Amino acid sequence: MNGAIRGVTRTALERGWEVWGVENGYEGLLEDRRRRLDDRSVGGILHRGGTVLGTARSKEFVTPEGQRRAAENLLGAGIGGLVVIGGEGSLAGAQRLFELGIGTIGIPATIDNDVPHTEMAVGVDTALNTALESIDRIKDTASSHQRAHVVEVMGRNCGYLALMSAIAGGAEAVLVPEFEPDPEGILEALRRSYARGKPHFIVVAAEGAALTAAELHEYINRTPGAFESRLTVLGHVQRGGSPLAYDRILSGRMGAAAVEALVGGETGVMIGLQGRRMERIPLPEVAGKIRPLDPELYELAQVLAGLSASGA
Ligand SMILES: Nc1ncnc2c1ncn2[C@@H]1O[C@H](COP(=O)(O)OP(=O)(O)O)[C@@H](O)[C@H]1O
Ligand SMILES: O=P(O)(O)OC[C@H]1O[C@](O)(COP(=O)(O)O)[C@@H](O)[C@@H]1O
Ligand SMILES: [Mg+2]
Repeated sequence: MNGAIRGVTRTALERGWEVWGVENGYEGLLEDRRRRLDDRSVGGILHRGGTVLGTARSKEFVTPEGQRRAAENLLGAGIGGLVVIGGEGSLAGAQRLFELGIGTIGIPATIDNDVPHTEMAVGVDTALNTALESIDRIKDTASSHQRAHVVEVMGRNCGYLALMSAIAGGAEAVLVPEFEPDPEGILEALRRSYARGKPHFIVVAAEGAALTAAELHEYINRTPGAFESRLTVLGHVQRGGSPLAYDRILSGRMGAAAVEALVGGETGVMIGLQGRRMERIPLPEVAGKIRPLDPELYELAQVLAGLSASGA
């Protein structure tokens, strides 16, 4: 997100605008906590994870009264445009503020990559690579010990990180909240894997999968004559660390595109990456909306695991 803050700030300063950074997301709008950003205040932040402005999940902002107060604070301070960086919840808030007369632009940022109308959100690529690096490391020890490993990645409601890290990490199975789990099918694949002399069995499970990583891990350990299982929960390591090149470039481009939309007077939109272009998507099309997981990629993950009965 720091790349987006920097992109917005530098582009707006170049346009001769005054820039303020709101601290702690919508909490900061309610408390009117802002700091003036100049060219140097966004120096040295591009390679840093998280956000230098802070963030929060604000219950108060979700109420109409909270939204009204946030809008009044902005209008009272003479602020003419607002860039909101966040996921579907943040974008829903951005739409409410737009309805209250604030010229608002959204930038999609969430490791879940579940915002519609943008191929990628800020933070996804870095989080995915962090999960992948851990899965690769776990695979090394799994192969050496001839074990099963169940690895839980983030995604309370969304299986994107699990599915993509499973495909990229060559996992034998994947569990996501969007599709019904098939524990018997996984055990069948585990036995087949063991019988064929595979040295490991890796399962990637999203945090919000109906069959949890811990449950599957215990289930495997109760299965006689196959791999023994170990469980790893990756957790919030996936939401920090130095952003990779893709995220730095994406966030800078989106930050600049957000300011260009503001300059052109086109507000109430989110910047979305479509192909090579930054498009402007009306906020109602993305606010509080979720992009479903691609079932073809889910199928692909199973095929690439090479463990179907006919794939021997
Ligand atoms: N439907 C909504 N209307 C207005 N504000 C919302 C709504 N949903 C979430 N928000 C605000 O946006 C914040 C961020 O949303 P959240 O879903 O937690 O993260 P993200 O935007 O990254 O998905 C919430 O803490 C809340 O203050
Ligand atoms: O850190 P918290 O508030 O427990 O939230 C964890 C959840 O946030 C996510 O990282 C998504 O975060 P955002 O909604 O901020 O994009 C999910 O993958 C995860 O389930
Ligand atoms: Mg979200």
